[in-house]
Amino acid sequence: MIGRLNHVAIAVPDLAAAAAKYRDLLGADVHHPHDHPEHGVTVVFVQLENTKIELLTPLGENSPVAKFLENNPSGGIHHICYEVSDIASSIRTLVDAGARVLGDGKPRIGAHGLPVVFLHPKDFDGTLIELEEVKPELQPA
Ligand SMILES: CC[C@@H](C(=O)O)C(=O)SCCNC(=O)CCNC(=O)[C@H](O)C(C)(C)COP(=O)(O)OP(=O)(O)OC[C@H]1O[C@@H](n2cnc3c(N)ncnc32)[C@H](O)[C@@H]1OP(=O)(O)O
Ligand SMILES: [Co+2]
Repeated sequence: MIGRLNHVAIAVPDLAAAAAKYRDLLGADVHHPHDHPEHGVTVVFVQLENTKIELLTPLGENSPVAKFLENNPSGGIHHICYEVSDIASSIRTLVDAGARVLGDGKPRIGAHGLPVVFLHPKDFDGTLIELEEVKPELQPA
């Protein structure tokens, strides 16, 4: 079912400071911040050769990342995003197997303008998983 690793997300208490470390200390290609109020986060993507790092900080009230940072004040790995080619089929398989698809169980539009869902970390060995639908014809070679 799963394809490429799309991104590893890291929750951070200070987005500008985290972005500066990736840019100035690690020499990475760091994108501009983008607000995603529908997800309760502000995001900076760090482009690596083979994948991306998504630096996340809370935006607005009831952000899932705010709760994570309350429990992990220094920040830390928040989720891992895998690509799937047919998210509806992936959801059916997971729900039939008893896995919890978070929210209302339906895909929402994620940071790349593509459908995403999240799977409960307690069903995946303590790791919050995001699935993003990427059609094979859109994948870079
Ligand atoms: C920018 C858009 C998008 C993209 O396209 O890339 C994004 O990435 S948005 C990212 C933010 N969105 C989300 O995280 C949505 C999905 N998350 C949730 O629905 C919730 O955060 C959650 C995972 C259901 C947790 O919420 P809640 O149950 O209210 O939190 P608790 O603090 O009570 O945690 C319960 C339990 O789960 C453990 N936990 C919580 N978060 C994580 C995590 N990120 N990774 C691993 N484990 C996590 C937490 O420690 C608790 O465990 P126990 O203490 O053992 O009970
Ligand atoms: Co993400």
